[in-house]
Amino acid sequence: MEKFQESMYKLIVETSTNLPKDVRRAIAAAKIRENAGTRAAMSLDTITKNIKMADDNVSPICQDTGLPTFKIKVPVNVNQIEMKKAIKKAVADATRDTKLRPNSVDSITGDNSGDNLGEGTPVIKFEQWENDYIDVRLILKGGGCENKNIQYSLPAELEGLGRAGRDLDGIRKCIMHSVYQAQGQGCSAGFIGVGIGGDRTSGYELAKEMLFRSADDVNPNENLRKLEEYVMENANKLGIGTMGFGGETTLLGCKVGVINRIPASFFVSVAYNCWAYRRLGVKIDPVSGEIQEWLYQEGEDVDFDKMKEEAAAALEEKTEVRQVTLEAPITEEQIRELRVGDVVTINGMMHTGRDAIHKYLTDHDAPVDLNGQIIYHCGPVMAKDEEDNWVVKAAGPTTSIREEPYQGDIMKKFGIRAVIGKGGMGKKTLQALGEHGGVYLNAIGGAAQYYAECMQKVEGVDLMQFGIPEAMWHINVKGFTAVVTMDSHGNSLHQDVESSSLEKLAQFKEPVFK
Ligand SMILES: O=C(O)C[C@H](O)C(=O)O
Ligand code: SF4
Repeated sequence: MEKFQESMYKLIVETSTNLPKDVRRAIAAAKIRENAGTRAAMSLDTITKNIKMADDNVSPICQDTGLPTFKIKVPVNVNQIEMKKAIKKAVADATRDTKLRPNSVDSITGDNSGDNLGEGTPVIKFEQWENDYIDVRLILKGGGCENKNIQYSLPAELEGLGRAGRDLDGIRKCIMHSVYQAQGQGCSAGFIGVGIGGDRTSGYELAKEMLFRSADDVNPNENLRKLEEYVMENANKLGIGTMGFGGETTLLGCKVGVINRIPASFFVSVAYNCWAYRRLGVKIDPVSGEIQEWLYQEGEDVDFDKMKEEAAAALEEKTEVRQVTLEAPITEEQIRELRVGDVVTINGMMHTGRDAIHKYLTDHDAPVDLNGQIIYHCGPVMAKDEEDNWVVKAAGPTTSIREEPYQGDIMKKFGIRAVIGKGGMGKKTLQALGEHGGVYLNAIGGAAQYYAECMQKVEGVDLMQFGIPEAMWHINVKGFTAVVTMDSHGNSLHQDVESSSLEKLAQFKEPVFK
């Protein structure tokens, strides 16, 4: 097993930087369904460009490389303790080499371990089997989509759908609801794994297990096959679309599994995964530890470059969006001119700030003058170059709604004019944008390479005690593009999509599976 650690390192790098073929095909199919020139089509264009860049740069597709989770099947005589040690070493090495973001945080103190190792991280699960090779699967599932997992206990009363009973039709309603409640916040279009039955733990385990199925397999269980097909056809009628911008594709895959339950419990557990569906697998030789075969790589590859040219040509024909360029410091007048739907290009300075910073700023001064400035909800992957300067390796937006309790107050307190993030924010922020003269810009979640390329220089960093993802980075950008989805006139695209999708959800109230 001399080569096992090296094999695990390769698996981690490949999983973080190279999206598997089955996932690429699902994204390509979604792209074909969207009409050129729409926000959904433009977002998918950025997504596919980003996938290609990550591959070329051997850098993370998304800056949130998640909670690395390994599922391993081993022949009986293999030493699992040694394997665990090798995996942990490979994880630390991949973190040092910026293929993984340091993501392991002490839950009480907030301290980042810096190498992705810590109590409970990474997750490594073994199972014995009677085959003569080792099967290792890895998933890097980020926090934004993990937060959109949901577990139902049947019978239940569901928004838009009414009663969901303890039967196949009740399960159908739960799955439809799970897609609705995620909106664009888990970086839709997404994939869902569903676990029917079990207890609260084994139900979620099964849901996550389903995410290891190939995106284009067919369920051998007839009832579940029908259910999967039904969900794929109908969830896309909810109109949530890529990043919740509205559009034809909301769901890229649905895989359902079932296990027994005890009489009193009936759980339906749903694991939501963003489009940046980073999961791979390898077959390993149990003597040398070398990779024998890569999994999820069968079938045709997708030429995103060719698709991009076609999309660009179609876009030239119909550019109806208003384009505005902004550079901080921004005035209130400039903000009041912006409307939902405008595409904003940013040059100059922006400052990152996510959970720790927002909490900190409520009762501390800002380390730099934020008047007229732009805050970017982002936890980047950073590296030092040979001259000891920081460089941005991956820097897509994080889910903004987590800052909802703080955002409006902080904008007013410091005079911040624009915040960039993803998934939108709520009523409190919308009201503050109106009162203060502020705007919310939605960037494309997961497009970490695409945005990192706009980041020309890291001018400085403050509050490093919160760790790399949570620190406040001061970055000079060029050509950073995002869409106005909440403006200072009370308009919110997120609110609109949420209410229209709820209306559409109600169309699925009547029983389908009797
Ligand atoms: O932590 C991040 O950078 C992003 C997170 O995965 C999210 O989707 O909000
Ligand atoms: S930012 Fe989006 S794409 Fe990245 S891990 Fe979070 S949910 Fe996934």
